[in-house]
Amino acid sequence: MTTQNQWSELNLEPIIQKVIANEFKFQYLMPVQKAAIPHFIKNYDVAVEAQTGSGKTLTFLVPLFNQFSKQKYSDHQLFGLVLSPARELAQQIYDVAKKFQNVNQAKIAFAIGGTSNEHDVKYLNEKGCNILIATPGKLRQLLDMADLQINVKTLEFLIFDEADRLMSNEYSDDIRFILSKLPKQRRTGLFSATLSSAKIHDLMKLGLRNPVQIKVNANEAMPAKLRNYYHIFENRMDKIAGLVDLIEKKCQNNKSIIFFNTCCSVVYYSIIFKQLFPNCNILSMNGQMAQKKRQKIVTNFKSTNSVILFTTDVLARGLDFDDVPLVIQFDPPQDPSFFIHRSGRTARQGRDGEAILLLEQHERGFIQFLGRSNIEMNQLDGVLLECQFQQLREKCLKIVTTDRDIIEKGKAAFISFIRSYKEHKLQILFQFNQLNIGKVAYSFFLLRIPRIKEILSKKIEFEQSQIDPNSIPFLDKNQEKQYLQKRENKDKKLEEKKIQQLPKQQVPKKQEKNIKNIKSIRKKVKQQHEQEDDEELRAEQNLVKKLKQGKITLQQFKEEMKNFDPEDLQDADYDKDDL
Ligand SMILES: Nc1ncnc2c1ncn2[C@@H]1O[C@H](COP(=O)(O)OP(=O)(O)OP(=O)(O)O)[C@@H](O)[C@H]1O
Repeated sequence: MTTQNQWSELNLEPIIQKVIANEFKFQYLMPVQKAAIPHFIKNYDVAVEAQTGSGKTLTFLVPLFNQFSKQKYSDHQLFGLVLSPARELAQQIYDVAKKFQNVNQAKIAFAIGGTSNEHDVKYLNEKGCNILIATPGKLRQLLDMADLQINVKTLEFLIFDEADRLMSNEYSDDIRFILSKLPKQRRTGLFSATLSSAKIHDLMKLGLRNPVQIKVNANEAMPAKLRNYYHIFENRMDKIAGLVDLIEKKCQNNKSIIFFNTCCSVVYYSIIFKQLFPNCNILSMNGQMAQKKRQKIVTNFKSTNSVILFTTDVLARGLDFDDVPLVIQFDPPQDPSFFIHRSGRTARQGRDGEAILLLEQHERGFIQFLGRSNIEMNQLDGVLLECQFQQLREKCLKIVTTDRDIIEKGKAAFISFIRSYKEHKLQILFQFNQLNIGKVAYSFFLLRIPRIKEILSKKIEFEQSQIDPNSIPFLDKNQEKQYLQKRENKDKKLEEKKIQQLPKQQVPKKQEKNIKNIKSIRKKVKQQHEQEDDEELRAEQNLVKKLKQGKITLQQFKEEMKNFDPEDLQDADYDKDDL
């Protein structure tokens, strides 16, 4: 919603007014633009909090280019730097910034993960760069490259978009490194829809000096036309059945985004739901996909009218989807500030929008929690249980048992769900011991519950399926071959190890006769397989934790991950909001 104030009322350079009128065709200012631009063009540092979709991108780009238009910079002198936590957001900001490229023939570039540093440095050196939009991990790597010929000491404008996210532990090493390379004398701006959680001394850590703090619509956390609903289910089995019902009722012939907390859930449930709804256009996107594929999916989603996107928090912040009427949060967010950002992918630019949060009975305290942050939640009308779970399970077991790959993906999704739940940032409201593990396993349509440490001591009500998962091959022949090979190698190694550990007199002569002994070895080997799988998954999860806590860099994380399953990682990329 714009104000009655026109862009022409701001004291901007004529060239900037021209870009606003010709490239954007905007006449009126949005409230945040009216409130913040006059301060930012006057040399003040600013910390700006304004709702999702309220026009913050131009609020920082206009003062940046306004100042740039007054100075003469050579191609290899950096003037402005915009940091964004997510790659797709960086690219989107770049697309907006490019509209200002005629301002003093600005050299504008973006740098995000997923491309080689050598390629990026070569590109920047050849083309030059005055304005750079970058993700912190990538920028840190580039600044560390000896042959980068961009002078960053000339920087005057530094913007942190989604600043509260960039201030979190996960980015602290990268940000500290980047700040150490930049001049202290500069203008700095922080922008987010959820900045109030950041403490003043954190702002100072980012190098702001007495920033002007601007909060637009302080009493309304959400855009005016965004209606927030919730529905509470008895357990997670009902919840997955409820999602089927919601998709049937609200997502067909519509454009919607469904958020999950882990990329394994996105991968797995999108396979299941694509088969449950063969006539729906279901896309899935997560941060472990190769960058080109991610970009393709976002473009595809933007340009399609009737489509459902399964995703994680990697797409929760900043992306400007202008026509998404519905957002569903299937998993409540791991970090409560993401609730606002996820919901904010709908109801942008004054449009109507609906955001639905799905909870289990024991999680209902989250509604009061949101209420305390001025977020009005209404109960969703109609009981979402028309799709009965047992019927759904039968259908889904048929899907799952067509391919061992789906079974493995379901297992991984269950394990990552359990582990992410255990690390919920609001553990007081999302209590792990309240989770009914058996019902969680049913909601992932598992045949067996994997033995993982987190649930070993728990009493679990779950009836194993009669179908042995080991009897189901991978549909993909190469995958099956690789799997059998890997298993065989592991078996061989383990048996050798076990036999070596036996008392000498039992090997090798008695080995053939001592069938009982061999059987017990096999049993132990089998147990060891399970234990090894568990240990591998645990070690992976520990790495994720270390990365999230900023104890290791993304590069170190990738290197370490290669020890687990190198062939799975050839095309993989990681994003901190999506692990
Ligand atoms: N003055 C204006 N008049 C009309 N539309 C505008 C104006 N300024 C920005 N917009 C449009 O509003 C939409 C939302 O803007 P933007 O993406 O900058 O929001 P945001 O505040 O950064 O949201 P988020 O917090 O979700 O990142 C964009 O499509 C943008 O083109």
